[in-house]
Amino acid sequence: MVNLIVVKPTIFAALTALAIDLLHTNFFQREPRVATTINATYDFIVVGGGAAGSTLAARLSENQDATVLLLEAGPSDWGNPKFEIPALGMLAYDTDLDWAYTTERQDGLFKGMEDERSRWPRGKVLGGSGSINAMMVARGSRHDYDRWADYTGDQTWNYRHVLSYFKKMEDMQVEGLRDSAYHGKDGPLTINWMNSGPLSEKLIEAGHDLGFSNNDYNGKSMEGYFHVQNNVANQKRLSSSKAYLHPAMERPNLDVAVNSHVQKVVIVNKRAVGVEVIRNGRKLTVSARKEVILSAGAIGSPHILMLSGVGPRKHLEDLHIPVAADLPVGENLQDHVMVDIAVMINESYSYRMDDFTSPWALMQYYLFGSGALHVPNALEVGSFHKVTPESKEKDWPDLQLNFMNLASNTDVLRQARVKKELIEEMKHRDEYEFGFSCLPHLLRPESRGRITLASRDPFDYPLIKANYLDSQYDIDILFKGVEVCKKLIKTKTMQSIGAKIADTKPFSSCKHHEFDSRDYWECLWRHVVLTAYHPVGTCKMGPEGDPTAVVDSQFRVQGISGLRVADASIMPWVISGNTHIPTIMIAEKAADTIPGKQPLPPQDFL
Ligand SMILES: Cc1cc2nc3c(=O)[nH]c(=O)nc-3n(C[C@H](O)[C@H](O)[C@H](O)COP(=O)(O)OP(=O)(O)OC[C@H]3O[C@@H](n4cnc5c(N)ncnc54)[C@H](O)[C@@H]3O)c2cc1C
Repeated sequence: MVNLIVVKPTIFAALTALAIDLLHTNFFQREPRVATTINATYDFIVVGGGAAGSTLAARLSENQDATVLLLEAGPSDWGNPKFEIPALGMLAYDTDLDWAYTTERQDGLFKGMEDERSRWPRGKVLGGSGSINAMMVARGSRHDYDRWADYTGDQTWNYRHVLSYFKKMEDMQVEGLRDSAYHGKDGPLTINWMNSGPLSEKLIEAGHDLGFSNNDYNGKSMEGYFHVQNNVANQKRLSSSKAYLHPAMERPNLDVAVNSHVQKVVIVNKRAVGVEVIRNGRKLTVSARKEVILSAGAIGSPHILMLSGVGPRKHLEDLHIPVAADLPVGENLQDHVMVDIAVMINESYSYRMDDFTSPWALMQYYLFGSGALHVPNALEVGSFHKVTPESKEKDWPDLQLNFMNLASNTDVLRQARVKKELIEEMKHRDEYEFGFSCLPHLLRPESRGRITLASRDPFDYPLIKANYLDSQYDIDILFKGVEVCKKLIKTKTMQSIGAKIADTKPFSSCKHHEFDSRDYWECLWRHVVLTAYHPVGTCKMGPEGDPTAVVDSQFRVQGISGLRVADASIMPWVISGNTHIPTIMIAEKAADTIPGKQPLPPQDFL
């Protein structure tokens, strides 16, 4: 989600130090054990301790007879307030806890962004991107999973089946949903919602004005305006590392090795036999008796595969990498994009920057569990919409709106890395103290990007070609999003607080288009379009033998034995919602598939 809150580093440093001193509730808990040495051989080696890897390693090690090694490039997530206080996850961006990728420059894209690139933060720490994300819980639509199942020919991926895994992971705490047939209450991952501020209530009310209800968007139907469900427990951030891995780290059959950068999988005669890892500046080879599973994420997993000789033949040969399997690794890159429509209001309903940075903010968080700091990325309310005839017919939303409860002023634009020249033209936004961003998200993009190697050096970042807005359909949906935002602003409720779009004049680079026309908006988005941080699809799952697929429906890399991928990279199509919980579902499913267990039975009530 949004990373737009301006951070005043010195104030935050003071606040976070105070947080540790004052009320650090981990004080009484024992630090989970990380491995100081690692063995030569394990049954399973899981690469990447992010959303999927933390879940998978914890689940696989429930079998005491199996030895498991989890290798994570970043450090432990223990004892750092950035991974505790909901709004502080974003303080990890651009630090050594973030891979801090940037996309390649592309004609007709990012022209209004600094360096004409999009910044892609990815967590480099236990919990992975789940340790720094906005913690919004959204499964997507049942049709997303039914589509995966039909495409792979494996019906254990349909929604009735995967719902069993969603329920297995959940400790649902939202009032009224604990006993819902769509939710679980005995799993490790707590789901709750935050005490939301006054603007949120106004947004929900405006949704009512338009005829939408405030429903459980993770239940029967997604459509409507809703309070966001979050991964939070006791007002603190909750990643899969904290929920699954920490409680498992004392197990003698599980070693969690941090600061361990895997550079390649060792493949001998088309079988994965281990991995090469750089740890404390030394290169080690660790062997896998049974399997190596890559859970390094939608950028990390294809990167490691290609370095290991699994990828498009020509590309690997160009870099003199011996080819073990010729597969379309790195293709099929999909991401949700969002665009920012700044709305100003007269009343003091939204947060202000001070609400995040003042000492009172911290007191409010600790004493009352409220205020801006208890909300991840100022995101309290969202909505799902069906804006095309096909999506209406199927009840399959194709547009998401998120509302950032903060005026999108020039501070926020600077943080979003908009170019100085463009910010200069948006100074009028600073005249308003209060406001919010209406952020249309494109849920099922047609555009496809690509990840390729920059070189054979494992420490050289791969090249990311985002290729956003490459399809008219994508632009059409975003434009519908503008119309939905405008309708919302015109409601009685929004008018009662003086809501209006902040930008009333064209920006100079787009002034050759009629202001507010479709062409005008497209021109603007070709300058500034934002990632919603959901890259997926680069090790696509598909039916066996499908030339566009990298893994089969059992996570197996085609043509290589003993090697699987289980993380967001296997999604054939990005789901119509946020990607964290679906990735944890993927890992839960993999944890049954890998040892050959029967998948959970389907939910019959659907
Ligand atoms: C800023 C931000 C906000 C987001 N907001 C939301 C949200 O509100 N809701 C939502 O549902 N989703 C959100 N997401 C997306 C969600 O967090 C991801 O989809 C999810 O974490 C993907 O899980 P993963 O396991 O595939 O990858 P990750 O969680 O990124 O984990 C990959 C792990 O592998 C490690 N790794 C990579 N390469 C190597 C290597 N060579 N050796 C060893 N380890 C390696 C990484 O350090 C990392 O720990 C957000 C993401 C970001 C970045």
